[in-house]
Amino acid sequence: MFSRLVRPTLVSARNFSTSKQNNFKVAVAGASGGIGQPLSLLLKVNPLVTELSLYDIVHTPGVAADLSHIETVGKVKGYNGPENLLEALRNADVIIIPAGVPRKPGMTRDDLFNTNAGIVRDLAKAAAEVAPKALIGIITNPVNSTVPIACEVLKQAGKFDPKRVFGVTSLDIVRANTFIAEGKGLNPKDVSIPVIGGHSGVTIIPLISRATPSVSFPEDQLKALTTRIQEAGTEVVKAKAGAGSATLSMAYAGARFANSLLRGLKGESNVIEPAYVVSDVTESEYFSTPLLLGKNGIEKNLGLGKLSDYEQQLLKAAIPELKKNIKAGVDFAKK
Ligand SMILES: NC(=O)c1ccc[n+]([C@@H]2O[C@H](COP(=O)([O-])OP(=O)(O)OC[C@H]3O[C@@H](n4cnc5c(N)ncnc54)[C@H](O)[C@@H]3O)[C@@H](O)[C@H]2O)c1
Ligand SMILES: O=C(O)C[C@H](O)C(=O)O
Repeated sequence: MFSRLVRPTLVSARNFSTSKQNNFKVAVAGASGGIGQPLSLLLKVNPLVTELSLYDIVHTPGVAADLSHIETVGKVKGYNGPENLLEALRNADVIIIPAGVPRKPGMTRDDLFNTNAGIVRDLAKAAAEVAPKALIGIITNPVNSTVPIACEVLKQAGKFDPKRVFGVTSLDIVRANTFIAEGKGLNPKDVSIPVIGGHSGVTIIPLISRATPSVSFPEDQLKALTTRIQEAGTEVVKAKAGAGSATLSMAYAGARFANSLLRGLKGESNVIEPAYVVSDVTESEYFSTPLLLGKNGIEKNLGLGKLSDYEQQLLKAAIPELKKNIKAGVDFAKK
């Protein structure tokens, strides 16, 4: 699975040293859940992960014991319950957060806010205390609001670095690549579609005009594909019929994202991954665009690029929704 994830490499300096770091502590918060378990499995088989710290409020001893038998270098430790949270996150290089409740049919991602906002706030507080340099990837929905919550909490603790906090939107790209490849009879591994904006409904903006390889569709098909990418999460929620939302494809996307962060930390060049971050490329204070990753997280925001007229319309529709979602997160954190 890592063939898509591993791209050309070149070493650059970290702390004025040319040595490459190949050993990283990765913590997963929410490790016993539907995403957490398969994500932890994929991280256990990533050779860059030498310490895998599994935190949850339930079942981590079992998940950790199980994963620890896999014949890869990463040492697995399980931490159960809030009294063990600080130890779980201590000095982590990367923290991935899939903790929180998923949707059931009929719910929007915003309906998860009341439960998940407090979970992300508490995890961000702990990260600020014991892993202030960690790169933090937030999967927990509603991502458009949970990322601003984490950023505000880190600001309050005096530990905020906008280059180190990410909302994980990789699944939107994974889906866009898959659906466009299916539509054109291509191998998905050869297809790359930028998806920008946020992670819910109209805030998800696929840039099919910038597909690699270049593709074109009649207007009705282009609109149908765009809607399918925007509503793909709901497609899974409906199919799971009350048993949750995307877990396996999200674990794949989360592992792809974490691997990109680690490759950047390691000093590889040209590591590009999109994520929802503090941004000044639009009127929205947070926005997902492709990012160049490096030893300190975001090295460069690669921005919007050129949009078609249709994509400009999608952007216009996304901004008010993003602003509303961001305000809800900021207000919650400031309460
Ligand atoms: N960003 C994305 O693209 C994306 C994709 C899919 C799902 N999600 C979101 O990811 C989240 C998790 O989904 P899931 O299917 O794994 O849910 P799940 O219910 O299967 O697992 C969630 C896990 O979080 C744990 N948890 C709850 N409170 C916690 C706390 N305070 N600290 C640590 N762990 C805690 C639970 O015990 C559980 O093990 C949901 O909010 C879902 O909407 C996001
Ligand atoms: O749709 C959901 O609620 C989960 C996730 O955000 C997804 O896109 O699959």
